[in-house]
Amino acid sequence: MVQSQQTPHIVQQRGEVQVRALMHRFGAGRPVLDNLDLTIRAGEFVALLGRSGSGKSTLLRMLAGLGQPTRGEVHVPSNKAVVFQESRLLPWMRVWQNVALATLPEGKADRTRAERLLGEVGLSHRTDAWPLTLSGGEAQRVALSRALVRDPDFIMLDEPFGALDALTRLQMQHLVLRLWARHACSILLVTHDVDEALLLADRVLVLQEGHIHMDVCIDIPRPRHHADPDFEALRTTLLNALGVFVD
Ligand SMILES: Nc1ncnc2c1ncn2[C@@H]1O[C@H](COP(=O)(O)OP(=O)(O)OP(=O)(O)O)[C@@H](O)[C@H]1O
Repeated sequence: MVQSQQTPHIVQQRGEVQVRALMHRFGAGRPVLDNLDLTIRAGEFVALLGRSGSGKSTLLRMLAGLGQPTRGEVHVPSNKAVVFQESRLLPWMRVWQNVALATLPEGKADRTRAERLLGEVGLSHRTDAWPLTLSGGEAQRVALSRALVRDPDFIMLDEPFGALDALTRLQMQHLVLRLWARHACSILLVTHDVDEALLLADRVLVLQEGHIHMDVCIDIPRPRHHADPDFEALRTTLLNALGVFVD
């Protein structure tokens, strides 16, 4: 989908994300994003790190079509979905209805499909529940089902596990990897957690001063382990890039 002006020279593959010379400023202030280039290949899992206020959510909003860049080109698959830190479920609808609601643009709400997706995230027993009766982890699993229900080519995850306890977070990270392998979509994960980025992603980006300051390919085979020396070395590199100096 083209969200900006003329873009004659970019040929976009299905599932691919391309950002060229993106600039965005709020009001008259300094640009939050400045001359930012980014490509996410089809099926790639990319994690985006950056200090607080570096513009991660702003970039994600531009990719999600929730904001218009001041300047530049943003090309994202039209079939895309976002999962935020909070599940944003509609409390007056049952769990399956929240998921099925996302199928509506294609016609009637598809209960069978919603229930299949809920099964994939281990919530077959909660399909009739009300959102307010769910735990935080369950609510995020519903949000993941809802994101997947239209079989998106590209999913954006904005700190999706930030509000969860450490154990649930770990379970959710494994779940996301399983879903990614099964659905073969591109993923952009915004996170503050260097280890999470290293556990999950094919590539880790560091956003700084408005552009991609570091772009690291993580070629450690999965499943990955924190104690792996390559993992530790990359953690140090990324923490240093984020201004957290480690010996
Ligand atoms: N609607 C807005 N109006 C004005 N300034 C904004 C707006 N949204 C974000 N900003 C500013 O843009 C900068 C980047 O914000 P953004 O939320 O994208 O950062 P972030 O990297 O996601 O931060 P965090 O990790 O703390 O969530 C911040 O200085 C923020 O104050």
